[in-house]
Amino acid sequence: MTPFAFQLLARDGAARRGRLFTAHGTVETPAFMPVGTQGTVKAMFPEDVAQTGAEVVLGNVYHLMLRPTAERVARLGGLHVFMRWPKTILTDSGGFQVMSLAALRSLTEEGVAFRSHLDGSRHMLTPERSVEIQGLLGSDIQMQFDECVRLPASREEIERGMRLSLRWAERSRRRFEELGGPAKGQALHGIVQGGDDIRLRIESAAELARMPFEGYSIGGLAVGEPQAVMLAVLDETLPVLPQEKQRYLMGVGTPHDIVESVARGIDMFDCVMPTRAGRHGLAYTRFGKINLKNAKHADDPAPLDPESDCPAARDYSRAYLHHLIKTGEALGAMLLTWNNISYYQRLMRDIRAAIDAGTFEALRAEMDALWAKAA
Ligand SMILES: CNc1nc2c(CC[C@H]3O[C@@H](OC)[C@H](OC)[C@@H]3O)c3nc(N)[nH]c(=O)c3cc2[nH]1
Repeated sequence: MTPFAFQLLARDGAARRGRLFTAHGTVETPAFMPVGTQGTVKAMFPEDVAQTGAEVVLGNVYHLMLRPTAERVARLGGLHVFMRWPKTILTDSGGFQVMSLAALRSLTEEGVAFRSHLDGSRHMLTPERSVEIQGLLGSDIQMQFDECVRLPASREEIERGMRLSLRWAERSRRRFEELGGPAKGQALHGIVQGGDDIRLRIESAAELARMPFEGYSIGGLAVGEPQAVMLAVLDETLPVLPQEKQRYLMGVGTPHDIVESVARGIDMFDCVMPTRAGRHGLAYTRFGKINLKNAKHADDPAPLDPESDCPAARDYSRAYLHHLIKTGEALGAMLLTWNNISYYQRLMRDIRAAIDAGTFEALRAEMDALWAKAA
């Protein structure tokens, strides 16, 4: 089995160009990872997701443990086989969903006991169980079980959650190694917490940096805080993490968030924005965001972007897309999701090329002009 590895290939300021090596192929970074929470990137065929240039998709412990259960996915050959995605899969540990979706939760040192939001059945997630589930799914890049404290929160609450997550990091790591994750070429990330408290953020990152994680995620952000707060946390946290390991900013973000975070040293992103917005008629393009619900598109024969290499952007008129969205036709969600994922992958390709060419600051200025106000 090829071991997991991350290679730092080039830098342009604090922006990094890298490459991940996993058991299911390589991943060029900075990378955007489409969200496939329940074993599907909603409204897209896996072949089309791959055609956009995406090399990693996300799965989620919370959803998949409830339906169809991790044991059933394992019996059917694991998540790669189940969803017909041959490339890399990153799974989230459930630490976020269990606090936002589950009913009747009780959080203790052991873990989180909760009732399913679907049928009220009782479940328990612990660091050990979350890592076992990610192993059953066959995930290439796994997340520790953590607690994401919602902002705004008191310093006591933020500190409690951050220290609990550090203890859960150790237990997640121990279980990952007992299950032979490293020998299977799998990676486990420690997740930095600490809310918007810089001292706690630095302490969390420093403690995790002492543990043998293959990579690190920045959690507890993109939970409603202003972009300036998120970026300030990155400014203080990223220098504390090992340079030679990949950094994943969870749940981020808009094109502007992504460029500003790459500028500070983030390598990987995930966000429901392009897929969710697509289902609601919003198209991301090189010209900005276009709302296809707007009647002004009703007679427009032009496609979203005639120069795009994505059929959804190049071959269908805005009039037709407007019609599909207005009538609630499934094809509307499919085409706009395909367009949006393609746009995000095109943005990541441009970012990687700019870092390679040493022209990242010029791209950053261009994206700032286009996206800063359209947050
Ligand atoms: C959006 N902002 C945001 N997302 C976040 C997620 C992923 C949500 C997970 O939910 C699904 O998307 C809705 C995805 O699951 C495939 C994602 O991994 C987080 N996950 C963990 N474990 N810890 C965090 O501190 C955390 C913070 C977040 N902030």
